[in-house]
Amino acid sequence: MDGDKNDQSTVKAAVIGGGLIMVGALQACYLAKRGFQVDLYEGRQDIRTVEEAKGRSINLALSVRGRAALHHVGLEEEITAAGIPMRARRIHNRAGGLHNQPYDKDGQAIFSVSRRNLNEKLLTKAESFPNVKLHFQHRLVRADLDKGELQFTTSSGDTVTATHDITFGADGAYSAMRRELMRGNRINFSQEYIPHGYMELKIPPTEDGGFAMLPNFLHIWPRDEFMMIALPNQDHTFTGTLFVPFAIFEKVQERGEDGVIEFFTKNFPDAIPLIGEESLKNTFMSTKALPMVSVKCYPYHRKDKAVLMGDAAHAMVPFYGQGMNCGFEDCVVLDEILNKHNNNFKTALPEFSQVRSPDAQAMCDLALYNYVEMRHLVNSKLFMLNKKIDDFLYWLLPKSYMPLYNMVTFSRIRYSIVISKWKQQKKFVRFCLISALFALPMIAGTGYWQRSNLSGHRRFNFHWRNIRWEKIGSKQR
Ligand SMILES: Cc1cc2nc3c(=O)[nH]c(=O)nc-3n(C[C@H](O)[C@H](O)[C@H](O)COP(=O)(O)OP(=O)(O)OC[C@H]3O[C@@H](n4cnc5c(N)ncnc54)[C@H](O)[C@@H]3O)c2cc1C
Ligand SMILES: Cc1cnn(-c2ccc(OCc3ccccc3)c(C(=O)O)c2)c1-c1ccc(Cl)c(F)c1
Repeated sequence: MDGDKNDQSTVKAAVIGGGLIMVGALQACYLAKRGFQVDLYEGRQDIRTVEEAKGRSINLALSVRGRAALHHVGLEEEITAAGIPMRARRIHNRAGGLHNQPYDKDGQAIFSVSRRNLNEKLLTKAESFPNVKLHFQHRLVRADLDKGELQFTTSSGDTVTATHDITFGADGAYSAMRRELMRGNRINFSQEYIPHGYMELKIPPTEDGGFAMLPNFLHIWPRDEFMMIALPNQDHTFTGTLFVPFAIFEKVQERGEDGVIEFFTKNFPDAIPLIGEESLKNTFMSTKALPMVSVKCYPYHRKDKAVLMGDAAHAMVPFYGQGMNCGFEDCVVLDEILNKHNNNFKTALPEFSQVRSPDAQAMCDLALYNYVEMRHLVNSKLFMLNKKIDDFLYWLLPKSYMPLYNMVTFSRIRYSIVISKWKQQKKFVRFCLISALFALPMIAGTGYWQRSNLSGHRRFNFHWRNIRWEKIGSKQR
């Protein structure tokens, strides 16, 4: 089907999934801007009408890639204004010490945004287009993609069928669209569950209603095989996310409330007063840790009839805070390709699969790499040393060295190029270190020889600059 520029208003597009998060809702906006007739089908209720959206993280880190996608539909300023900028990481060490490090020498920030607020704004934006229709509590159960026939079950248990020229599957990591796409097509698919689970813990405001910790930071508690992070919310709370192997979650829960306190006293002592002992025990004992899965598939499309986006195409573990940013960037990449192909899906969709999958898969791999890497930084000093080396090289060689995290988070360099640049940089750093190791003895030898001829001896002291820790027990966390 050639949706060429002239008759695009007759193109009927279906988007599956646009609730809990927003790749589908955002894609509906992109298609509406192209003039297509868009039907957005979401299995859940309209999040704008329900009190509390269950599951998934309450807030997320929005960075450059996601912001660029939102900018295209005029939502970047509104969303970032409602978010909280996190300009630095704040590392909490086991003894309660704290260490800050800015993310970017130019003060760029990642934004802690409310999942609900983001979703509400995107659904309202999509609804504002006259050529978009939202259908909630429509769960896709079957699809004949060659005919464009989609079958949904509704909240009343009825079956509804709809026919569309093209279907965009943004229905998440456990995608029904991907299942239907794989039926009778040669689609490569892999998924990997990691042994860790995650649990959210709320850090309430202080008694006077302020933030319990400094707000403009991404708070990180790196603890070898455990990790915890906390992102600020507009209501002066923080949403903490605890990452622990399921086996240990279960062991601690088996030990009951005392086991919870023992675990936190040993690993995250400063978090106990922040969360509150009672709330910590209640949440930990009443919450089931949730799984994290990495999903890859290829290709993402079926002829000119269907294409996957977001987690449906490439779910990743959340150790880089890029899943949503990557899904949002899918919308930008597909939009650019549709422009290039003048809305001709027959040629545009294969190019989207070909261009986007190496980048999305690179990000899936980086997120898994981070998951492993962060656990090997057995303590916070090592975590910070790693970052200080990165920052020093970035300061020394700004044109040729950019830390991996900055390339991922503060640039739109294709993820696959980020990996190749990172590998080149690592080789360069290794070369410099080895050269320095060889040169050092010669420099030292020469220096010693010179000094041995100097009147009097000045000791040449070389101090590793100790990582400065704020005084333990300082008021603000
Ligand atoms: C703990 C955690 C922390 C995270 N933190 C970050 C972060 O800081 N930054 C970041 O960028 N990303 C983060 N992510 C990743 C991010 O949540 C996902 O990448 C993002 O939600 C993917 O959006 P999506 O629209 O592709 O899929 P989803 O968010 O899964 O949305 C899919 C939608 O489709 C609907 N649906 C599913 N099946 C059907 C069906 N059969 N019919 C109709 N509708 C259906 C669902 O109800 C849902 O509304 C995090 C993830 C986790 C688990
Ligand atoms: C939600 C979100 C947004 N960004 N990041 C993030 C991720 C990784 C980072 O460094 C990894 C590294 C540090 C040191 C060496 C290698 C890698 C940093 C950083 O540099 O501050 C920030 C996260 C996040 C998500 C989950 C966990 Cl568990 C976590 F800790 C942070």
